Amino acid sequence: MSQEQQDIKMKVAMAYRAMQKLGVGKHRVKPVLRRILDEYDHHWEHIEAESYRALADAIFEAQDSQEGCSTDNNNAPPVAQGPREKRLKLSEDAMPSYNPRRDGPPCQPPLENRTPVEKKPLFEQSVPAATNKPKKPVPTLPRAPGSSSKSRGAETTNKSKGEDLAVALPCTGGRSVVRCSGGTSCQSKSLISLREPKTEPKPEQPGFGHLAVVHQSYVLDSPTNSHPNFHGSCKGKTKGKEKKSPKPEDQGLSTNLEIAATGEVNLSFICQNELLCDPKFQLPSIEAVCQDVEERCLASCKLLDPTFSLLNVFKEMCHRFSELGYTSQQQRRNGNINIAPAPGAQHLFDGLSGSSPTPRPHYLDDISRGEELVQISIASDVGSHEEYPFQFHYIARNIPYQNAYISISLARIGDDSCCSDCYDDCLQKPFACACASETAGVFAYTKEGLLRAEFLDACMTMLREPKLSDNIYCKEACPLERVKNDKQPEKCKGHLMRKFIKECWAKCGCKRQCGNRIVQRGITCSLQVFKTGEQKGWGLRTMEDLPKGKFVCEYVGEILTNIELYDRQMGSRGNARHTYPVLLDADWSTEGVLKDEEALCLDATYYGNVARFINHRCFDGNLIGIPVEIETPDHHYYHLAFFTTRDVSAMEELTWDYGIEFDDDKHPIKAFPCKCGSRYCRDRKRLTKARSRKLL
Ligand SMILES: C[S@@+](CC[C@H](N)C(=O)[O-])C[C@H]1O[C@@H](n2cnc3c(N)ncnc32)[C@H](O)[C@@H]1O
Repeated sequence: MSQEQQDIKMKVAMAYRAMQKLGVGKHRVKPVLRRILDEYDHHWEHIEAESYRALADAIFEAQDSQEGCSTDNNNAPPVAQGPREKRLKLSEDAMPSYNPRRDGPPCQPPLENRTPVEKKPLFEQSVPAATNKPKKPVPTLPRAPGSSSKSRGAETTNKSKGEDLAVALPCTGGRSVVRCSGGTSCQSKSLISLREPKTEPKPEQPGFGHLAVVHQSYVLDSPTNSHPNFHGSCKGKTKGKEKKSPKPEDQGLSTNLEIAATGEVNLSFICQNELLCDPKFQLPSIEAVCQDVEERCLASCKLLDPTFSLLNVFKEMCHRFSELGYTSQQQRRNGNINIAPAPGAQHLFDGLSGSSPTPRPHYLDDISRGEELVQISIASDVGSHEEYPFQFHYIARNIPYQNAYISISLARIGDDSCCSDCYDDCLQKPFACACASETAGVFAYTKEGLLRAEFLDACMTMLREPKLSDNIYCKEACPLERVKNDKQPEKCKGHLMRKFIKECWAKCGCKRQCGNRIVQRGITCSLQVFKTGEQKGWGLRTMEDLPKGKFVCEYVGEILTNIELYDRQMGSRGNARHTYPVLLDADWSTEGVLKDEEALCLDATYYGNVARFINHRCFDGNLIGIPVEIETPDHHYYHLAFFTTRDVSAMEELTWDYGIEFDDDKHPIKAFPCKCGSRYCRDRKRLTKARSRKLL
């Protein structure tokens, strides 16, 4: 045997040994080694470089193509687990291999001519570096459909079968692939490194598998080219097919991302610019990006916008990706980030933004998720492509958002505001107790649990046919006007005086079943959310006949100061559908001069109960909202309870008059074109338009 032959034998043996350490048997190394020796024209130095990185890559790629890009580890050969885990290790401390056939011409000098400075960032993609970090709590916030359960699952468990995190970065003439694969070995906590177990395929609700960040500098002429995680182009620098950016303005320095998908589990990010080729750009690890996004969410999202979508999370991740790359230089690229689903991947985004159809959620039987005594269902006759109204968080009781001042204390409830001497049921007593004082010594409720007809009629008359004297005016600057112009507030336009119900409460001696505790006991009738089909969106209907004066539900939402509401309205995105907030102004003038933190309202847009689905009807709605005092005699905070204004039949839509002045253009809350159908509809603009259309 010649010296040369002996040398080669030794090299082959060392290659086998190196691969054996990675758990790859000789029989798998042999054919691949043969092939790449040919590819490298028997230049062993390329094969031996970086602890046989090129060989290992080629073996794993061959394995990948054998597996047909399957991420299902059940289908993988038994030996696959070892090498996959080891591959991660390899990626941490190996340099990228440069394969001229596979990678095409370099956009920078070939590996051997490059300085270590150029290469180093590529190997800072060490996924496991973050594996020991304590797990951060993930906000349980209203989410876009399809993202919620999956996101939560992935955030809280890293042991889900086959959870993968892959970062593939072809750049500077080489390609670095860092993968964290094989399920249990991966402890990465990525918002989007998600996958549903293959045992439960749900094509209409696709899960998310690999997260791959691929620099789109090359179209790789390798078998992996067929994999969505590995495609891209570098204009004029590759032999490969050039891939056009979606928009001309997004070319150049901007970061364009494209999310592609195949099969049911893969998502890829493809950076289309030269970011990664910039030596100033220090590639952040995907773990760092994920953690940064998570921290930002946690820091900013005391309350998460229900229009929150995974797509936006992706966008944010891309921003963070480019920004973290410049942390040392505090530099940042100009340009927009564009995320576009690749052809065939649109289905992955369905339901992730407000406009797309959403998958059917689990709680159709009860949107209150058990918060109410009764179940509140969503009509099952809704088509599968309909958007479900679940982008809010169901709460059964009002909760202050931030600055609202509500003082609830036993000391505040005076003897004249409770009936501590009562017992059992106040309505059964021959004489009304102190708790009837608000309603002129007669309880507002009947023994049958309905609103007393006289009281109800008086409330309705005040609302429907208000006299001038029913309006009360703030003595000093009206909180509403102060919000609009604090320096020179206009004169108070008046607030309709409202009759209050006062219920017994904690300081009273009666029992919880006392007849003067209706609203606080919550919803008792059978209600359903349904699609109105009258351009009003969703609505609420009763599933049972309701007598006049029956308590239906309370308007529950976040308690906001008017300033908070105003800020929220101003800051809200145009496409966000807002529920109509309720001003708690029933007693503003008698309350004296209200501080800003005492001028309150309820907003059920993000947090609310079933009342957020009740549509408006001018004048003759079958519900009326009546202020109810329960925990505090301070009338700047109270409950707004809905009672039927007449007998209502099962399946009838429930409506109430929001009190909107449709021609008040200055009102901070913009009115919608009313489709209430009432003959007393106040939306004159729309009616006039409709009439003129008819005349044409
Ligand atoms: C409290 S929400 C009611 C539930 C809402 N329809 C939904 O789909 O979520 C109020 C919003 O519903 C719509 N809406 C309510 N009453 C309406 C009416 N009479 N005509 C047109 N749109 C109405 C408006 O978009 C309004 O901002």
